[in-house]
Amino acid sequence: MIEVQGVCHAFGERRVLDHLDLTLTERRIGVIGANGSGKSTFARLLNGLVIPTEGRVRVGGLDTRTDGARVRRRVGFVFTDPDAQIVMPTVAEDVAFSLRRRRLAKPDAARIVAEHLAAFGLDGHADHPAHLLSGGQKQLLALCSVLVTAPEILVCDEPTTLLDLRNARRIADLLASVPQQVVLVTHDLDAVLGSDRVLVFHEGAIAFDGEPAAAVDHYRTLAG
Ligand SMILES: Nc1ncnc2c1ncn2[C@@H]1O[C@H](COP(=O)(O)OP(=O)(O)OP(=O)(O)O)[C@@H](O)[C@H]1O
Repeated sequence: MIEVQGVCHAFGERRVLDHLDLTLTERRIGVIGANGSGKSTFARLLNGLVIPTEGRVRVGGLDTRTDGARVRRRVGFVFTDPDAQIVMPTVAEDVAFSLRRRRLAKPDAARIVAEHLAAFGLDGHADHPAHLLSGGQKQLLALCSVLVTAPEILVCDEPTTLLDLRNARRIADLLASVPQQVVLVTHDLDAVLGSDRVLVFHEGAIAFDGEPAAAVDHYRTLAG
């Protein structure tokens, strides 16, 4: 469960989130809204990458302000830009690096890495230099490297921006099927239609919170 209580956030003088009060228990949560409306800042609050200037965020009872490291172990975060999170030279090494905390025997780690690469269609690229992957393949790798850690919650900030139709569908299907609670920030309105709940951000506040189809209609009305 994610609890956002009395949250405001400002960068310097500029207030970008305004009095958010939310309890998120649903499995699939979509977040939509105009550029600059505060979606990414909101997403970053959920794993303590951003600490609110007012109010608090708790994940499974842990406060992001005081328990950031534990929160980040529970909340996997997928950035829009995969280069921000790919850290190892080859594709398989990058996925294996995410598993290091589990101190698995080498064959077990190799098996889990191979299974995950196959699920993401990256099995043919295991030994390729990660920086030579296409933008879309990098995005798949970034998501794969987060999911292999089996977080309890997955926060994805526009994870399909660089993907072609086939890979965007692959990711959408995957996000729909994973057992984790998923918070998906996206400009792809079709991608939120299967959500249990959709938040529409407008100028740092929640303009609508509810059913996906009604949320998309609301956003379209706001956009004019
Ligand atoms: N680190 C930062 N320092 C200063 N201002 C920031 C910072 N990060 C975001 N902002 C500002 O906060 C506001 C909200 O940005 P945010 O990235 O949360 O919006 P968004 O809804 O995710 O936008 P987009 O759809 O374009 O990704 C913007 O005006 C942005 O310029």
